[in-house]
Amino acid sequence: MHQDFDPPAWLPPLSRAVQALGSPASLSLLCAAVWIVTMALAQGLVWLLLRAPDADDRLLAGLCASVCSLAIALPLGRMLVRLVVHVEQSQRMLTRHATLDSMTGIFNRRHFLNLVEREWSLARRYDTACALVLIDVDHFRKVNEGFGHLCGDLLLRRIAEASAETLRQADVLARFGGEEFILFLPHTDPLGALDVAERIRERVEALNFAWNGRPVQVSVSLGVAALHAEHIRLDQLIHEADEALQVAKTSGRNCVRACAGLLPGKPSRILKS
Ligand SMILES: Nc1nc2c(ncn2[C@@H]2O[C@H](COP(=O)(O)OP(=O)(O)OP(=O)(O)O)[C@@H](O)[C@H]2O)c(=O)[nH]1
Repeated sequence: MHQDFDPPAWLPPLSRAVQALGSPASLSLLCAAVWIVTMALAQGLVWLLLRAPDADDRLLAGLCASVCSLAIALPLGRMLVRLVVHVEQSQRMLTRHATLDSMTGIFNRRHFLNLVEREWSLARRYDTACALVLIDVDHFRKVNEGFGHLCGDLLLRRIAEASAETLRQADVLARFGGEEFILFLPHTDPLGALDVAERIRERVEALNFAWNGRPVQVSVSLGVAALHAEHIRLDQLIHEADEALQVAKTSGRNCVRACAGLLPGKPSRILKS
């Protein structure tokens, strides 16, 4: 099961500071500053030691200062570049953890809700169609018990891939928890959403999934709901999709069901029985 992850509060400001320091302009400035300070120190030392240095002494001091400044500035610059690379990698990794489900590689529940809350408010404000699909693997417990959890995990990945393949760029697919996936379809009317759900069902059914050479029976049940005038919160839409999903489960599984009232005149559309 994935876990949501919060990056530590200090990382973003540190990352910004290191990135600013690590830019080519800042690095050049830093090296120039180190060079000037080392040069001044070396010249000062020569004046102090020799009282009245001649031109050769000053030239020698300048050379020493240049060598010293290079010896300091180069490792410093290299260290800084390494720090920048390290912080950038950590930042990328944390972003991955915060937004993706580690097992399937699709969005996690929290990121889904963050993304979709915005889409949902826009759809409500501008009165555009949008729909939501809940996808639940059938008899998944039996897969785990019969073939083991590694098989179950791989199957979840395959189902996520198969579902994602059918989608448009703007659609948002996520692992909602356990063996359940959630799909938000912006600018999609109820009929369109039912078609997408049916395509996913067909793809999963045709997966031909096998474990150690043994075929594993795979199917999903899907519940579909769409935005309507009475919706105030996103969880109402999710609740309606969940009700439709329960109908799909009790109708024998491996089927798509629409929530009541999705298609006027049809309490529940059955795509496959
Ligand atoms: N391998 C694996 N199994 C998981 C994961 N998350 C949840 N499960 C299992 O999924 C199973 C869900 O079982 P149930 O809720 O009974 O559902 P089901 O067996 O699919 O039955 P129906 O949904 O009614 O068709 C449980 O055995 C969980 O342990 C996971 O990340 N990996």
